[in-house]
Amino acid sequence: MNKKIKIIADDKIPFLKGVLEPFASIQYLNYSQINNEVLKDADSLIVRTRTKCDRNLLDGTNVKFIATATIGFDHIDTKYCKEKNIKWINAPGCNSGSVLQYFASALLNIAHKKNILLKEKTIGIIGVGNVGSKIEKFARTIGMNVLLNDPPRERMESSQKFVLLDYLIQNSDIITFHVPLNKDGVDRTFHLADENFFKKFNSPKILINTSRGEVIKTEALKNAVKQKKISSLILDVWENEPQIDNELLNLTDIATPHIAGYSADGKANGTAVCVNQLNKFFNLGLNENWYPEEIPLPNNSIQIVVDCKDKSFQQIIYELVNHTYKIFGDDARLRNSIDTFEQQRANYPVRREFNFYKVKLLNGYKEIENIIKQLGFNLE
Ligand SMILES: NC(=O)c1ccc[n+]([C@@H]2O[C@H](COP(=O)([O-])OP(=O)(O)OC[C@H]3O[C@@H](n4cnc5c(N)ncnc54)[C@H](O)[C@@H]3O)[C@@H](O)[C@H]2O)c1
Ligand SMILES: O=C(O)[C@H](O)[C@H](O)COP(=O)(O)O
Repeated sequence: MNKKIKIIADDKIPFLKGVLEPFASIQYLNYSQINNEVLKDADSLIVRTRTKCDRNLLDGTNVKFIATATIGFDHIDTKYCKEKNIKWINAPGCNSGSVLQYFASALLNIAHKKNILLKEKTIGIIGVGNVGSKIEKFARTIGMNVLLNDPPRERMESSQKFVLLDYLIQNSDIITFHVPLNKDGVDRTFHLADENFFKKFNSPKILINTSRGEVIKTEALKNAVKQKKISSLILDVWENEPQIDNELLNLTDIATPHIAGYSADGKANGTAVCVNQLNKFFNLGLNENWYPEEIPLPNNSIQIVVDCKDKSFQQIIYELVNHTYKIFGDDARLRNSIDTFEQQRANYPVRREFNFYKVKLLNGYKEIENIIKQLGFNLE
C-alpha cells in the first residue's frame, strides 16, 4: 500500500467516491479545472472524454498512469504518452450494451413511426468492434440483412464477411457508424462521411451516428439531408461538442447529447476498469476485481409484461425496448435546451440495460422467446 500516490479524478465519474481513499490521496475536480497546474504533483489521472491528455496538460507533471472510464481514447495523445513513458488504459466494451440499447430504441422507434418492416431491410455497419458486433447480433436476431465494413479487422482476419465501404453505401437502407475517431493513417475516420461519401447514396437512407461527431462532416451531412439523401437522421454525437450546430439539430429525427453509452451499468463497468487497473499499476492493496456494490434502480418496474397476441415480433420488441429506455425523453431535453448539453450529461437519469429486466410473455411462442433471450433480457 502506498499512501503517497496522488490521483486527480474527474468528479463526474460515478461510483468512484470513497473507493480509493483508504489507499491513496485523491482529489475530484470538474473537467474544466483539470489543468497542468493542478497536476504538478499528481501521479495519476482518472478522466472522461472531456480531458484532453496531451503535452499541454501533462508536460512537467509527475503523471505516470492515466485511466479513462470510456472506450474512446481520441482525447489521449498516445504518441506523447509513449514518448514520456506514461501508461494509459481505457475500458473497452464497458458501455457497448448501453449503445446497443440506444441503437435498438432509435431504430425501432423510427421504424414504428414510419411503418418500416425491419426484417425486409439491409443495415450497413461501419466499424465492427465491441459495439458494432452487438449491433450485428441484434440486426441478425430480428432478421435483417447485414453488411459489415471494418478494414482493420478484414486485414487481420482475412475474412470474407466484410465488404468495401462503397458496396455497403450502395446496398444498405440503414447505415450506422461504430468506428473510433482516427485522425490520420490508413484507417482514418475523421470526416469519413464527407461530400464524396454522400455522393454515392443511390436512395434515401436512415443514418445513425453514435461513434464520434468528427466522423461525419457537418456541412456535408446537412446538405445530404436537404437533398433528401437521408430519410431519417439519428445523432448522439456531434462535431464540436458541446457547442453543437443548431441547424443540424433541427434536421434530425432523434437527437441526443452523447449519452448512448450512459447506462448506469456502462458507467459502473468503466469505473471498475479504471479502479482495478490503477490498483494493479500502483499496487495499492485494494481487493482484485472491485465492482460497485450497488447500481441504482431505474424509475420503472423491473418486470415487463407483454401480451403477444396479434402482435408482430417487431412490435413486441419495440414495446420491450421502450419499457427499458425512452429515447424521446433525451431527445426532448436536448431540443428544449441546446445550451445545456454538458449539464444534461452530468445529470443523466438512471438507465439500466436489457439484462436488468425480467420479461413475462402472455401468449408467447418459441421464436419470440428465443429472440428476447438473444437480446439479453431475462425471460420469466
Ligand atoms: N455515444 C456514446 O456514448 C459512445 C459509447 C461507446 C462508444 N462510443 C464510440 O463508438 C465507437 C465504437 O466503439 P467500440 O467500443 O465498438 O470501439 P471498438 O474499438 O471496440 O471498435 C471499433 C471498430 O472499428 C474498426 N475500425 C477502425 N477504423 C475503421 C475504419 N476506418 N473503417 C471501418 N472500421 C474501422 C476497428 O477495427 C474496430 O473493430 C468509438 O468511436 C467509441 O468512442 C460512443
Ligand atoms: O467513449 C465512450 O466510452 C463514450 O463516448 C462515453 O459515453 C463518453 O462519455 P464521457 O467520458 O464523455 O462522459
